[in-house]
Amino acid sequence: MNETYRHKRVTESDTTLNAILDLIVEGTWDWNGETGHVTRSPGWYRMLGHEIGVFQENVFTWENIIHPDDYKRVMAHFEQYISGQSPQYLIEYRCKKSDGSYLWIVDRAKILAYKTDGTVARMIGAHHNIHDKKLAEDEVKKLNKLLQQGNMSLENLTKIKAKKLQEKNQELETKIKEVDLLSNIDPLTSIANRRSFEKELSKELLRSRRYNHPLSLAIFDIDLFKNVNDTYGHQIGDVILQKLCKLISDNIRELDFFARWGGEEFVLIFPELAIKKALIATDKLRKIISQFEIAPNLYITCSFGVTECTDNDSIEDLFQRIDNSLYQAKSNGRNRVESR
Ligand SMILES: Nc1nc2c(ncn2[C@@H]2O[C@H](COP(=O)(O)OP(=O)(O)OP(=O)(O)O)[C@@H](O)[C@H]2O)c(=O)[nH]1
Repeated sequence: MNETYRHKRVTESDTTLNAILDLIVEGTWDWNGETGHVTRSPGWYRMLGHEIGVFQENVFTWENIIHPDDYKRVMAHFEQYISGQSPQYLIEYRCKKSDGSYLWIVDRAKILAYKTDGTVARMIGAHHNIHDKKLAEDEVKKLNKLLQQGNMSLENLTKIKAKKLQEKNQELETKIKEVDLLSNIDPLTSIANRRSFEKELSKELLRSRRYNHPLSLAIFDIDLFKNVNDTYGHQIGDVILQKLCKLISDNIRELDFFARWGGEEFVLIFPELAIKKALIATDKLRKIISQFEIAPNLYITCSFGVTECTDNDSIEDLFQRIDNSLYQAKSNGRNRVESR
């Protein structure tokens, strides 16, 4: 071991040791287990803000300055060390300063000699000021806690927001479906509108061509509806349109597609029907309408134009043919079905 000093006389050693103890900031203590005397270095007094040598030189001085909340823990550790249960004496606690505040210190000590009965004869220790480090640690702990809480609440917030967003998305989806539905439905009669009919016709045309299945199309128009409006009023006219739509809807097949073309004109798609059967279907409808008492003592008739789609037909071709047929039905006396 390197030796810093090699004093020849004890007095020289004492001088060196005392000078060092006087210079170092932290305090040392030296407990004589035989007499109960405790020697404390000037640094010990300075560290706690006291005048040097102001206290009695016994263990009670030390016990009196330990923070009440730390006292039990310190005593237990001290007992464990001097009884041999703990291999070292090393503990952090608070000591009271001259101004009444407490200073965090770390206390390290070593037994230097035992009495013949095995109890401690001499023990030397040092109190080291760790106040700033301890405060910084506490601050970090506090910050970590806040950070954790912050993270947790951020996580919760994110969950709540995600749930709300999901709900909003669902609402939006429902609204989109509603709007989509409304945009395909005629508001007065609640049957499909022209837009929806055009989509359906394109789809059915493709299907009939792909599978080489027949497809027919019809248009019909209320005969002399102007007279009805003029006689009974527009509101009754509206009710008649609604009742007519219900009557038609109740008397066509599920596969058939029924829509309002506009005004008092309606269109029908008959998938799987060639012209012959389409004529039978439309004539059946014509009869049903003419026999139906649509308002008290009021009967109406309709004229129909029918055509069967061919492979080369454009939508315009089809409409030209059914329009012509309808015109024909009107000019041939109304309440008729004509075809081309
Ligand atoms: N109440 C009501 N009437 C409508 C509606 N749409 C169209 N009309 C009426 O339907 C009538 C159509 O008259 P016209 O085009 O002269 O035909 P029409 O009187 O039915 O005679 P023909 O078609 O030649 O048999 C007009 O009076 C329109 O006001 C509607 O939504 N409600």
